[in-house]
Amino acid sequence: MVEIVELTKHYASPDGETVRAIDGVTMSVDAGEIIALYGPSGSGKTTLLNIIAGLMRPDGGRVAVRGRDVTNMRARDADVYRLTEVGFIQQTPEFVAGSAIDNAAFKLLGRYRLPKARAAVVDLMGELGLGDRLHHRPDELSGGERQRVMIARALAIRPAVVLADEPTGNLDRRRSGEVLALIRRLSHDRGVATILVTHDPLAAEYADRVLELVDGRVRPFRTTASA
Ligand SMILES: Nc1ncnc2c1ncn2[C@@H]1O[C@H](COP(=O)(O)OP(=O)(O)OP(=O)(O)O)[C@@H](O)[C@H]1O
Repeated sequence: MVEIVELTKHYASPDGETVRAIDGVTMSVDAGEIIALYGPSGSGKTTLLNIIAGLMRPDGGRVAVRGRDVTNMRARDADVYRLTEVGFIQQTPEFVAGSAIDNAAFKLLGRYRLPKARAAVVDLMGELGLGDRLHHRPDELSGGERQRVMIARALAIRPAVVLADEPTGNLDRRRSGEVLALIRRLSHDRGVATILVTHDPLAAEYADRVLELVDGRVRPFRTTASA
């Protein structure tokens, strides 16, 4: 589903040095697979997600999603790609004015009018345990519920890929486990390739594979406990 081949992205730092943020990353994520990607601060995780999202062009290599290279698109095609193929789950949800269901349906407004977009997310919100929260405003929801609204928004478009950036960063351990379990189940059920960038040790328990980004390269994650 997602094929990343020999990807590189270098930055020029203010002191004239070259920062090899991404330095030859090759990896793939299958449909229905969930990958946890660890890496210290500054290891290039955000850069990698931005390139997969078509928000930034790499210096070399390619990323194919459903067989199509997404690193070289025109701006308009990149916008459509993000609207139709990429689900985003961030640490801090970003809401638009309206209720939980309006927010879950938001990306579907590119395809449907509001009533149809709302109708299309009702079952999904039920699966996410939000069936009795459809008409609450986001500020009337708990942190875990807010994050589940963002999961609904990400998955409602039936994306090829979900990019989750610290989705449990603001949640306690129990809520984190609930959110990770939901991302896992829905990604599997819907055949979505999910990349979960995180510092949360709990994420490894819910991932099919655990990788780490070190010095701009991806390798299997080795815990200190097993070293
Ligand atoms: N626009 C830029 N210009 C120069 N250097 C940059 C730029 N953006 C990022 N970098 C550098 O590239 C490296 C990777 O940054 P990136 O934001 O991808 O890391 P990260 O793993 O997401 O970090 P964090 O976990 O702290 O968010 C860092 O050394 C950063 O300082």
